[in-house]
Amino acid sequence: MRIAVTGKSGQVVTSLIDRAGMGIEIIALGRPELDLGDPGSVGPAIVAARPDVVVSAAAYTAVDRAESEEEVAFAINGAGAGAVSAAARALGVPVIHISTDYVFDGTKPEPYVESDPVAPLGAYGRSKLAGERAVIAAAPDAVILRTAWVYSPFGANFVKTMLRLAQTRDELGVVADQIGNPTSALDIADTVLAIAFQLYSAPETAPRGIFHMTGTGEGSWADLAEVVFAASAALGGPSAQVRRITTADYPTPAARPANSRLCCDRLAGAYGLRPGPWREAVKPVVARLVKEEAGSVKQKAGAVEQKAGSNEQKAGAVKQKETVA
Ligand SMILES: NC(=O)C1=CN([C@@H]2O[C@H](COP(=O)(O)OP(=O)(O)OC[C@H]3O[C@@H](n4cnc5c(N)ncnc54)[C@H](O)[C@@H]3O)[C@@H](O)[C@H]2O)C=CC1
Repeated sequence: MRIAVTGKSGQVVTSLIDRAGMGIEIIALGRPELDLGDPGSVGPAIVAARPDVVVSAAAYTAVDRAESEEEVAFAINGAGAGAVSAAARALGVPVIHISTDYVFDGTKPEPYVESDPVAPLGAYGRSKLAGERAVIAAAPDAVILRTAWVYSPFGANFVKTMLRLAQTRDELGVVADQIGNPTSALDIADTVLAIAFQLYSAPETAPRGIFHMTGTGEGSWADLAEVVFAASAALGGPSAQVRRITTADYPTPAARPANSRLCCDRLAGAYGLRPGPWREAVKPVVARLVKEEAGSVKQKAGAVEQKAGSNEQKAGAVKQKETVA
């Protein structure tokens, strides 16, 4: 099975490459040959990839910057996503599109279900909602997966930021009044691969439409930070004390939903897929990041030693020169 995925370096695309097993080829398409901001580039790049399934994972994901670049966000997340689905439809292959909890305003007291009314709070959410609509308009049989609070060993994400900050700080203020479902991009990749296989092998019966897909269990950003630091400390990695703060203490250009929780029962019922508890899923990601950091510190130390060695060599050469002179 050949899966063309948009984006070359994002968390989800890298996780797909990481998780794809035997018999699955991931063709990662991104700039310059596929630029979502230039819809004319999308079709030819997807056709050239000769996919069996298309995964639309690339997006403009800078939530705060989108407030001042709404047009760019809309071009990429709205029209760009629509162009990806149109290309898949023209080829007659299924498309799986990734969307977000930020299509909701967070005022519902319970987890959101797929049919709840959407009301994004910010430009990023509005652009992703435009994307959902463009995807369905171009390919009514698309699968849309709304996910949330994505972290992974790759790219930029909250878990990596926490570990980086803990290298130099003993205490960190982290927002405790937004609740959501932290989701490993590795779990997203496993889910996408399982759905792609069903769409490919049983297109007549594979369920379509919008599905929520997150890690199981809920927590705040502060809870996530604490779980990260506990996992890291157990491995001798960086950790810090978490000071619980409120959204009001940490103003950002874009408003975020206070309740980001998504109910994932529809996906479990339709595809039999439900990722494990997020508190467990965090651990292997932290382990990978701590190991990588230790490796890169060692490498740096090795490089310094080598440099010192080469300085000594130089000194030796100078000495030799002096002696000869
Ligand atoms: N990161 C998160 O917390 C969440 C992400 N999502 C959605 O999940 C999907 C995957 O997100 P991540 O992997 O975390 O994103 P990411 O920010 O790690 O990667 C985004 C990818 O899109 C590519 N991209 C951006 N603009 C492009 C353009 N004009 N043309 C082609 N490629 C372009 C980037 O090069 C990168 O490869 C996105 O659709 C995002 O909206 C949904 C909920 C939460």
